[in-house]
Amino acid sequence: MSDRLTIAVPRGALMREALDLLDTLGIDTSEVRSNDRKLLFEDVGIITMRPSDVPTYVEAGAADVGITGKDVLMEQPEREVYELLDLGFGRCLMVLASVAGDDAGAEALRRLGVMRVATKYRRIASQHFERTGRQVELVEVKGSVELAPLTGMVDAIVDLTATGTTLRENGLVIREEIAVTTARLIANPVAHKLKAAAIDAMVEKLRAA
Ligand SMILES: Nc1ncnc2c1ncn2[C@@H]1O[C@H](COP(=O)(O)OP(=O)(O)OP(=O)(O)O)[C@@H](O)[C@H]1O
Ligand SMILES: O=P(O)(O)OC[C@H]1O[C@H](OP(=O)(O)OP(=O)(O)O)[C@H](O)[C@@H]1O
Repeated sequence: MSDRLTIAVPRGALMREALDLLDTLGIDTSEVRSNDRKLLFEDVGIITMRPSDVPTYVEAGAADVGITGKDVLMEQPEREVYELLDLGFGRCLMVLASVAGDDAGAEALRRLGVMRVATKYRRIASQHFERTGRQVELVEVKGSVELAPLTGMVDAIVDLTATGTTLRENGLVIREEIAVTTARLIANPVAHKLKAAAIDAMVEKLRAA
């Protein structure tokens, strides 16, 4: 079996830094950088996709290794992939946030009683409320989660924040910090055995980088 690795690279917020890291391994990422629409780059062993699809391709063995956010891995705990390395970039906080100045609402978040919370991260949110012994009714939205409490649809949101700009621009404040998330290197368990030398070498080089 060839020891050449196929690497799943996330498009979007994590892409540039993921490609910068692959450059340090001597992989030529220039074609990937210059092409927004093409998804498979066979010559350099790179496939690109949404970050939430990376564990799916890696679990299936369509990619040997992949890069995605810790938030994605927390949200998909059933995926059979190995988490090999914290890559350090793409640092975000997963938070519970609600409307600034709403002190009665903030107090309600701490008390018993069912709270309505909008999120893209159903697993992470329900675990957080379970761990802290509170009841929650989750409203699943696909994006721009910050809108939901502004319309009165929910009491709070569980979402990622990086610079804090989106929360601030929408008059929301952090009430609780749930987790710190960064980009991770993951591997297919079978590839991890059959291509051990190549994957170990990659991990060593990335650690050094
Ligand atoms: N400022 C940021 N906001 C949100 N996510 C970020 C940020 N910086 C890094 N990330 C990471 O990037 C990932 C999301 O990237 P992006 O927002 O580009 O994708 P997306 O369109 O939400 O994709 P998907 O639909 O797969 O979740 C998150 O999982 C997180 O790990
Ligand atoms: O703290 P900031 O630097 O402002 O970043 C946080 C924002 O970025 C993410 O949204 P994204 O751009 O991925 O869009 P989405 O809301 O559609 O998920 C996240 O969901 C926040 O909305």
